[in-house]
Amino acid sequence: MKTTVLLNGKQPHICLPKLVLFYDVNGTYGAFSNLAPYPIEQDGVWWPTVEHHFQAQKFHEPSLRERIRQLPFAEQAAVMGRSRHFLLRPDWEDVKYEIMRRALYCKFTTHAPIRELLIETGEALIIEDARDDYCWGCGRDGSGRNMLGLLLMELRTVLQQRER
Ligand SMILES: Nc1nc(O)c(N)c(N[C@@H]2O[C@H](COP(=O)(O)O)[C@@H](O)[C@H]2O)n1
Repeated sequence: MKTTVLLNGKQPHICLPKLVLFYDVNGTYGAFSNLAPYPIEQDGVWWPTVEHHFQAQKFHEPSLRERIRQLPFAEQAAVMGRSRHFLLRPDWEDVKYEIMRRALYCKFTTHAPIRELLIETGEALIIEDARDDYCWGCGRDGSGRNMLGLLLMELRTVLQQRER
């Protein structure tokens, strides 16, 4: 049997947080993707995207990092960074979240329009809708850790407090 609960004869009003989903760089919030073309400067060097920088940091070998930095497309950087032809730095799992945090800070403090876009999401839940990524994204079934979304929301709080 279907039951409808009425409060004072009205439908109950439930406040749900706004949801901001992103994945495709051409979508409304595509700028939040690490593949979006917003260059960052890290340690005195410019990187075409956060993805280029993040993928290159998987390796200690400077020439390999530079090869990744020079790749024309972020997707190519991701393929190379994920390749197991190259030796992954042994501490990668320990350092990767801090590397991402720093890179995101740089991205959103360097580019004012996307900083405002992030701030204007207010208190929305931000989710990287990456079906194959259960670490940075929400995964196919929503059970992913959504670490990129969490770091973006953490950064948003910092930026919002700074603007007050
Ligand atoms: N656009 C896009 N496609 C995918 O297949 C993805 N997994 C992601 N997520 C991004 O991938 C980066 C991390 O990947 P690895 O840790 O090297 O597997 C990170 O930028 C995620 O946001 N995005």
